Amino acid sequence: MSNPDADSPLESPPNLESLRRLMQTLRTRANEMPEGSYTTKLLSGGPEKIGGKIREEAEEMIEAASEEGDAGREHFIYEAGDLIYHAMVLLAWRGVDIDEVAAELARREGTSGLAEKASRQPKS
Ligand SMILES: N=c1c2ncn([C@@H]3O[C@H](COP(=O)(O)OP(=O)(O)OP(=O)(O)O)[C@@H](O)[C@H]3O)c2ncn1[C@@H]1O[C@H](COP(=O)(O)O)[C@@H](O)[C@H]1O
Repeated sequence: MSNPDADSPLESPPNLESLRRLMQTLRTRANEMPEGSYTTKLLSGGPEKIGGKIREEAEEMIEAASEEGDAGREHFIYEAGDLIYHAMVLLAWRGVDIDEVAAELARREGTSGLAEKASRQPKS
C-alpha cells in the first residue's frame, strides 16, 4: 500500500523543541519520582511496565496508519505521540537523553540501511 503523505514537503519544525522540554520533564520525574504523576507510575514499573505500554501503543499506531482521510491522519499522529512519549519514558528510566538518540541518528545519516546491513554480514 502506498503512503499518501510520503512526498509531503518538510517544513521547518517549530514544535521539535517540545521534545527537548518533554525529555527534561521526564528526566526530572525520574530523579524526583513525584506522586500524582503518570510518568512516575510508569517509571516505578520499570522496563516491563513501560515496555508493555510501548508494545500496546506501537500496535495502536500501526493500526491507525491505515485509517484514511483527515481524521485518520489526525488519529495516526495522536497514536504516534503516545508511542513517542512512552519510548521517551523508557529513555528517562535508562538515564538516556533524546539528544543522544538524535546523535546516533546523525551518525547514521547518509548510510543506507541496506549498505549497513551488508557491512554486518560475515564475509565467506
Ligand atoms: N506526553 C505525555 C503523554 N502522552 C500520553 N500520555 C498518557 O499516556 C496514557 C496512554 O495510555 P492509554 O491510552 O492506554 O490510557 P490508559 O488506559 O489510561 O493507560 P493505562 O492506565 O493502561 O497505563 C494516558 O494516560 C495519557 O494521558 C502522556 N502523559 C504525559 N505526557 C507528558 O508528560 C508530562 C508529565 O506527565 P506526568 O508525569 O503524568 O505529570 C506531561 O506534562 C506531558 O507533557
